[in-house]
Amino acid sequence: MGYQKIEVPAGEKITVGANGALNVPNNPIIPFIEGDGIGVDVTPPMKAVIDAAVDKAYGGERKISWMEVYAGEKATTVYDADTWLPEETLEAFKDFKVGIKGPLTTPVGGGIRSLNVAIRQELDLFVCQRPVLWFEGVPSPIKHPGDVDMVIFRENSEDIYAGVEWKAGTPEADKVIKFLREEMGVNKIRFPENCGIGVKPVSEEGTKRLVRKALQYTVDNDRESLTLVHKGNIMKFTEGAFKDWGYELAKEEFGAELLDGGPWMHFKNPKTGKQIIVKDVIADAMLQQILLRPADYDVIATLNLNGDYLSDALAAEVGGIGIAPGANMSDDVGVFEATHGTAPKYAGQDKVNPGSLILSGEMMLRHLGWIEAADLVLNGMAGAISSKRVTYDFERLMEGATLVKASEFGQEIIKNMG
Ligand SMILES: NC(=O)C1=CN([C@@H]2O[C@H](COP(=O)(O)OP(=O)(O)OC[C@H]3O[C@@H](n4cnc5c(N)ncnc54)[C@H](OP(=O)(O)O)[C@@H]3O)[C@@H](O)[C@H]2O)C=CC1
Ligand SMILES: O=C(O)CCC(=O)C(=O)O
Ligand SMILES: [Mg+2]
Repeated sequence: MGYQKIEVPAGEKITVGANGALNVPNNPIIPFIEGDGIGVDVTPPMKAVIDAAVDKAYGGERKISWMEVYAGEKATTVYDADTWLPEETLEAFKDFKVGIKGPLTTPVGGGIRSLNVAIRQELDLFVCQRPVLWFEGVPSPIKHPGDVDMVIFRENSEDIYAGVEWKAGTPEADKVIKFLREEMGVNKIRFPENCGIGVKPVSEEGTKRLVRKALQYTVDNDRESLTLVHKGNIMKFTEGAFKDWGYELAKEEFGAELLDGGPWMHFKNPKTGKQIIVKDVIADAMLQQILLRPADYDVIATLNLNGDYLSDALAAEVGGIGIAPGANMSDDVGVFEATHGTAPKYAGQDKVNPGSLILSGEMMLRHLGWIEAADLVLNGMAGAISSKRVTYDFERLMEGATLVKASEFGQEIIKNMG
């Protein structure tokens, strides 16, 4: 296949048909990145649980062929010291269509830009889908965690994550500031000398393709509402435009009409006949709403930064980022990944919760159409939690719980698949 370091195992490629549907062979090759930090702790249990679920569901007829691809610190040892994200890793995800990754480190301030963001941008994985659902028995800081059942659709390619920014004191930053002051009439940069500057791109096309996916999900999954979360009162032409384009798309493509004179809208789900509400909430208010009135929110479509904040905040309501899964998707490629990062202080201790990556694997199985195996993973997770044999993050908050290692929690899930 012409890869330099990637070894392609026996198995077959997943392909995408003309209608956009996946053709999944019984023995698909799935690329995975182990990940930095706690990647070594969470990736092996994820593979073990997914393999066990597939085996149990299909009695050996189906099996994933895992293919390791490299990024982050491991890539610098497999390739060379300067290679953090090899081109062939991106090629493999493009070629094999469905993959999964552990977390990758991003230094704050100087150094390399986020490899996680780079993978999303290079592959144009414009949807970051993060479901947030409570499992019975999981410790939560809120009174009714069972009311939390939301799915975040985070725009994954634009906003400040596009990385259009310049460092204070550089000729580039000075040039942009000079342009803004002298040619654009901007007189509100408080300290123009030695000032870092960033630009936040938000486009109609980028917004609409995200909101389209979120609304289609709302329809397909019989959900009640879609909430556009934005900070449009302050950033009118980026966040405000996101809201306006979101409503516009609901009207143009889903036939939504104003509800009680607007701005909220509604339309009938063509599949169920039930009403779907399309509404909007300003981002800071939303962070309060998800704590006080989580039952009012269902599917959420939001910009990149808001989605990043909301993901971790919502995860905290249902047990933390140790069990918060996610998927990065384009129209044909999906790269599944945990919401959490590399948690360096726990790296290599077999201690952290592998649940986030395991549930990302569950999303991946569902994406493949391997529903029976995905359901077994959910059963296993629910059973492991109710047996109260859990990793440190749950154990420290659960009464009467027994502390287990990351690898042991994976085994508990397998035992409890039913
Ligand atoms: N997609 C990705 O790959 C992401 C990468 N990152 C990167 O990861 C690095 C570290 O970031 P940081 O801000 O510390 O965020 P992390 O998500 O890595 O960790 C923050 C805290 O979350 C808890 N936590 C994280 N993962 C788990 C888990 N699996 N089980 C239980 N608890 C968990 C721990 O809390 P406690 O201390 O309370 O035990 C941990 O200290 C940075 O370089 C960052 O850029 C960050 C987010 C996403
Ligand atoms: O890439 C990173 O370092 C952070 C990304 C992140 O926090 C996220 O995607 O939720
Ligand atoms: Mg984050």
